[in-house]
Amino acid sequence: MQSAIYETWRHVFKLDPDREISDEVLEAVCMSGTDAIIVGGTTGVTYDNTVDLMSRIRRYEVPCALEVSNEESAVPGFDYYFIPMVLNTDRAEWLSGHQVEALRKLGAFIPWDQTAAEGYLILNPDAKAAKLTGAKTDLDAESLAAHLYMADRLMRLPIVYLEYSGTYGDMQLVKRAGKLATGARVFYGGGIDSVDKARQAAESVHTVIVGNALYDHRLEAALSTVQAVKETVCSLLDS
Ligand SMILES: CC(C)=CCC/C(C)=C/CC/C(C)=C/CC/C(C)=C/CC/C(C)=C/CC/C(C)=C/CC/C(C)=C/COP(=O)(O)OP(=O)(O)O
Ligand SMILES: O=P(O)(O)OC[C@@H](O)CO
Ligand SMILES: [Mg+2]
Repeated sequence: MQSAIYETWRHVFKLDPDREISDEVLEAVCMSGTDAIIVGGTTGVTYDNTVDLMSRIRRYEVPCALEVSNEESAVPGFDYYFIPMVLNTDRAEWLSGHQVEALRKLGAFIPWDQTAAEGYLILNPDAKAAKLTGAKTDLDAESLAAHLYMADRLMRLPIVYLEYSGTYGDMQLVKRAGKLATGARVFYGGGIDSVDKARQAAESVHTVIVGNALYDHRLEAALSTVQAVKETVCSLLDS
């Protein structure tokens, strides 16, 4: 079976269609040496702002994926599509309800060999995504392990996303969780704005995702994470 393109990604920048980014900053991001750009956000993502951002990124050669957060913004033309499913919520609509609704309309048109589910574990209570979905963010090590077993072993999801969006996570917890994945790629995102934080995360997960630091005057620091991640050996890759 052919492997999916995201399986080689170590570093990714996430760009939010609902936030402004200048041409200069976009160029720096796309030419940074990152492995890919993911386009995604929790709120305010529309067809128009997604097409606009995609076409601007398309001036560059960097692979570009869409993380679909609502069915209106499912725009054709990306290299890859990620469908989030929130695993640590009791609100079933965020695990499968909205996704099934979207599939009723779009299922027949989806490029399935370019599409993968992401099992989201949202761990920062202040993240927009946590508030929207009612995520139970206060998971201790045992509960997080149980969610990992469910995502990786029972559901056999291709990706588990440890999401701390807006804050740097508990790296001990992340490391322990990452080690439990046997088939899933482990993505980590949240609060990475320095070489040290990037290195620590890169040791523990397959793919490190950097978002907010690009927007709030930490551009140089955000760009420095690319090399930091790529130079770091991931403890999961030899297992
Ligand atoms: C040809 C063609 C039409 C191509 C496209 C086909 C395609 C792939 C269609 C997809 C169809 C489909 C199944 C869509 C599902 C849509 C849907 C409603 C999914 C639910 C997603 C979900 C669980 C959303 C909840 C929020 C969440 C987990 C978002 C993920 C992104 C995220 C966390 C971003 C960070 O958010 P941000 O806004 O930056 O937040 P901070 O301010 O806290 O940083
Ligand atoms: O924005 P930050 O905190 O870098 O998090 C990145 C990403 O995980 C957001 O979905
Ligand atoms: Mg964000």
